[in-house]
Order: sequence, then structure tokens, then C-alpha cells
Amino acid sequence: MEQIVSEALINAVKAQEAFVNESRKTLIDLACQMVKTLRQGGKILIFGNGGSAADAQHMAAEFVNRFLINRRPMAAIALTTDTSTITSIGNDFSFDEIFAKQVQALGKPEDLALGISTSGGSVNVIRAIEAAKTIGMRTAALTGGVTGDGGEVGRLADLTLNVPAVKTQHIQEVHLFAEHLLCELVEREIFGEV
Ligand SMILES: O=C(CO)[C@@H](O)[C@H](O)[C@H](O)[C@H](O)COP(=O)(O)O
Ligand SMILES: [Zn+2]
Repeated sequence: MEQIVSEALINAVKAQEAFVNESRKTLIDLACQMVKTLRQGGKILIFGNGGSAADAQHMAAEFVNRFLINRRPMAAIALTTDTSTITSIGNDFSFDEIFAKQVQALGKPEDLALGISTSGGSVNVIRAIEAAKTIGMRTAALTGGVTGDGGEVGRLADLTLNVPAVKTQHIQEVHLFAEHLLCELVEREIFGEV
């Protein structure tokens, strides 16, 4: 057990360090795109599977409610929460369409789609980014894997933050770090220094 704990710590720190070194500029670019979206009256649509579905909800809650300061709500929606919509699309069409159909229903050209996939290969995330691009939305992705390009999700999105790690758990840990940082950057930029 000792060894598992030590290895987990080393791998988690390594993943975080590699991400910050590689993605500092893209992280800031994405925060700027989010700021632009919100200032133009657009909204941020966030989606992913499993732990990334939880991330989508976590992030939307920070935007809508608060992160570091009490301020007016910012427009963000997680596409992972409406079980009626998700089960009807999954049941009548395909699980691959559960996010794409919601993007088609809710997305406007001034909005930003943020897909989260540790493998970069989840078809429902790929389809949703494709749907967002068809609408003319800004698109972004949080991905993982050592190929560097974030798989098909990463290649499709306009801006990709890829975590160069192998283990899903560490990719997810760094995703949460990036998500919180994005909330902080956007909140500070729109509402001033806090
Ligand atoms: O949280 C975890 C693993 O830590 C899982 O629930 C994981 O998110 C699920 O297997 C997802 O379906 C993986 O999808 P993706 O990140 O490859 O797009
Ligand atoms: Zn997990």
C-alpha cells in the first residue's frame, strides 16, 4: 500500500507539472474565449461521461453560482443532468447522440461548447463537438493521453487542453485543476481582481 500511495503521488504531481508546462498558453486562450462568449451574451455548454460528467456539473455550478466571489451569475449548462432527455435520446436514437442533440437544441453561434474526455475518443463527445461546429459555436476540449493531440476530440476542437498522462485518474485530477483555474481566470477577468 505504501508503494501505491507513493507512486500515485509522484504520477499525480508529474501529470500536473507536465500539463502546466505544455498548456499554460492554451489555458489562458480558453479563459479568454470563455470571457468573450459570456460578454457577448453567450453561454458555455459542458459535457462528458462518468467522472467527466461530474466535472461538467461541477464547473457549471461554479459559473452559475459563485467561485471565489459573490457576483452576478454566469451562463453555463451541463448537458449531463437531464435524465429524461438523456434516456429518451439514448433509448430512441443512440447513446452517441445524447450530447449532440442537446447542443442542436440549445446551442447558438455565440456559445462555447466544452467537451471533456480523458481518452479523447468518446463518440458522444465527438458528435457534440461536431454539432457545435456546424452551428458555428466556439469549441474546446479537455482531453488526455500521451499522443499529445487529445485523440479525435482534441483534434476536432478549436482549443484543446491535453493532459499528457496515461492513467485516467491522473488525467481527471488535472482536469479538475484546469477547470477550477478556468473559473478563476474568467471570474477575475469579468469581475475584477478578487
Ligand atoms: O471516473 C472514471 C474513472 O476514473 C470513469 O467513470 C470514467 O469517467 C468513465 O469510464 C468514462 O466513460 C470515460 O470516458 P472518457 O473520459 O474516455 O471520455
Ligand atoms: Zn473517477
